[in-house]
Amino acid sequence: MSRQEIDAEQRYVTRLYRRLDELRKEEADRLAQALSQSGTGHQALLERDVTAARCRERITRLDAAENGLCFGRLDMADGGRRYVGRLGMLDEDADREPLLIDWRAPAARPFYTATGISPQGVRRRRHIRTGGRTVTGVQDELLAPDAADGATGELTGEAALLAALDADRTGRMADIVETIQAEQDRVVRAPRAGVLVVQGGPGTGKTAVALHRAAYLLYTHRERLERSVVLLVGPNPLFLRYVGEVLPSLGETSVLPATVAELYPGVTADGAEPPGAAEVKGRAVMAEVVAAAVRDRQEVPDGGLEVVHDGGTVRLERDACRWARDRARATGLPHNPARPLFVRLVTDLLARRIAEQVTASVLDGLPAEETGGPAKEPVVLFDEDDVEDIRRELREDPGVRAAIDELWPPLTPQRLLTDLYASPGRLASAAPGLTPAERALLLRDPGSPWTPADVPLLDEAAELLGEDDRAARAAAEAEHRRRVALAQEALDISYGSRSTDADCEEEAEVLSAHDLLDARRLAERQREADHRTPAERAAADRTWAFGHVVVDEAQELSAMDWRLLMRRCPSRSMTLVGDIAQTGSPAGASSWQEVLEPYVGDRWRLERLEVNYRTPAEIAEVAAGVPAAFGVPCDPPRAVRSTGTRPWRTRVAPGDLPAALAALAAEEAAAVGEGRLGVIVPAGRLEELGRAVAEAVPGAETGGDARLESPVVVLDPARAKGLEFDSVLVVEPERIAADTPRGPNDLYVALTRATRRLGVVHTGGLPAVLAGLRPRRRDGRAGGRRDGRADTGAGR
Ligand SMILES: Nc1ncnc2c1ncn2[C@@H]1O[C@H](COP(=O)(O)OP(=O)(O)OP(=O)(O)O)[C@@H](O)[C@H]1O
Repeated sequence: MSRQEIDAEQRYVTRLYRRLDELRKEEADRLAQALSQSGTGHQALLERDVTAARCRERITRLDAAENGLCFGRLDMADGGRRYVGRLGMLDEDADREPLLIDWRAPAARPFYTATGISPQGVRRRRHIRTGGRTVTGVQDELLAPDAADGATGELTGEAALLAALDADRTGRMADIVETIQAEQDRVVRAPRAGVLVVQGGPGTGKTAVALHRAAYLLYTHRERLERSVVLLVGPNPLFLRYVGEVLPSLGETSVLPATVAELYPGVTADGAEPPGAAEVKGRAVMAEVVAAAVRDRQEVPDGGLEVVHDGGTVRLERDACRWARDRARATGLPHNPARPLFVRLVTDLLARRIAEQVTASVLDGLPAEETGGPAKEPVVLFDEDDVEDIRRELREDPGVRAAIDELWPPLTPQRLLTDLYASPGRLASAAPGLTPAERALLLRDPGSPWTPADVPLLDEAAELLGEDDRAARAAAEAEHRRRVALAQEALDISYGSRSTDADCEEEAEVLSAHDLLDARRLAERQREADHRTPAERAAADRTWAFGHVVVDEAQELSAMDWRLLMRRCPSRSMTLVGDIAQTGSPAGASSWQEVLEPYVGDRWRLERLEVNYRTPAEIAEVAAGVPAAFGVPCDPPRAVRSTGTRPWRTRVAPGDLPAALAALAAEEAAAVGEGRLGVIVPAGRLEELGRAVAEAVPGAETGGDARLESPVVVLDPARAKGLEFDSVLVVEPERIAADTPRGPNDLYVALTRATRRLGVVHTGGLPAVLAGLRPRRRDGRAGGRRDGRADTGAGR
């Protein structure tokens, strides 16, 4: 590209940055002005907060656009020209003509989808590379069908794409806004409504697409989604950290990233449990188990209810207790809100029973002619007021309250599950469909930490138990009355200190608070504003209805996880991305239809991604054999590039594994230079092998708390899900495949994490599909380029 072309682009890009700076300054001024507003009323404070929040959001978006502000240009066949970048900007000096088009705007779409065969009015597509604010290069594609050097292949902006794929990994996922491919763009811009499933093999860009779709939806439906928030669900905190910078780098903050385990506010579910227990807890039948556990707490004792009150014993027989329970259940209310009715009915029955007993005993002591008879009215010793007095006494009697609580106790979800897990009897009653061995997996001591698989059960219980919020409402009302009283006091003081000097007309003219406000309004104005962002409020609210839910690695979720997520998204506006062939969790999905059927029937759309951008052909070919060898249905994606570096294997003596692995890790870390190395080991050997590697490679880290920016990270397959590294060492593949019922999928995941180089280290046997790997040469080389960089253009 000629120097003049680059200079011309530099002039334009400089102008864009000038405009960006102006917009930033305008927004900063607007923010300063909003914050300096002197109004003190509730309304004024609210308006100030809203304006300030909007300004901050816009400043965040402007700041996020700093890197790679403009990355493309479309020259249209009609002579028009469009610059495409991270946000839209208008030219204030030229009739608000677009200076830069946001990548998400419809006018930018041909940048991603125009081809030689379908040029969409585009003559030339130009990729503009920048470093900071400096243009460092441009690449053109001509889109006329007959153009030599034209864009007739399936890739858009091929050179820019391959450069991005071949770059060193940093431990954090980057956005792909400059090189989104046509098949991905179709998913990114799909309509918001309904459930969209994106199925694609490893490395097809599902995560990238899901995140860019969230950014697209926030841009297109900003008003609605910024208020209601987009929920982004990932399989574990490590993964969420890995992808955590993508949306902020696109200027989007109204997103709540969370694992399902984090979606029950107030509970930290970081306990561990055997995979078998998690699998049982994830089954759909657990919804019935929780419901049965709640019903079991609404008891009708065989012998009825017996209470001691005021020195005497009162009994309610079984039928009376059942009648009260059935009446309370018939309200259709959840357990806790229905409880007051049950308590009232039982108290009432008890009060009447006492009245009857007292009457009977009094009558027993009277002569027969005074106790009524066929010709006389029955003797009535208690009128309704007397019965009400007894009811009140019963309510105030702690012994009676405790006895009624036994029959229908106030319950929190935590209490319900703790009691259930602690009692073989309760479990047998609530879960007759589970085998004794499965029930035994659920048994545990009270006080044990909550696990991720408990969270959907707690959520289920919360729905069925509900909250008796009378106390909370009463407290809120009392607080309001307290504020009004305080406000009244303030107004009285203001009134008391008013000017009483009849001669001082000027002062008498001045209006004081007491002239303008009554106490109720003043109290209202002083109410504390909620300064949390919508995402923060959503995080703290179990009943929040998200505007859109994106689920990554969706195949990992259990049936119970899905019930929780569907509750969080009543609109069913969802994007679910995953790969059935990568399901690792024993409770995870085997078919999308099975997962979605209970919620949307067959009203969901499927998109497939078929190009593998991550793993080069040499690695993809080896990995693709794994699902097939283990009978897992799979349609492996086509690798987009080839590096010429073939994966290798090496066998070491069992006792030498830690030391040998440490040495290999050190060599691989050196081979990838500034890139990253992932070492994926069987879960049971994580600590031991992680320690060995850390001793040999400075900065190496292990497990779920590892910093992904570290040069070397040692992980088990479950934690490696969704991540990628320049080079990967897979250790003991046979054991990984055998470790869990879905071990073969775990092995498939492990083998597909590398962008450049793959080595397999084993002590014993090797799955047959890996037996054909080239042995590692003594000099550490396995053929091909040492660094594993792509031979651009090959392998397609
Ligand atoms: N259009 C693109 N331009 C540049 N890089 C891309 C593009 N599409 C995908 N990639 C890169 O390919 C790699 C794989 O993408 P991603 O992690 O989204 O795949 P995935 O389908 O979620 O994989 P897996 O299922 O294995 O976790 C990432 O580094 C991503 O940035």
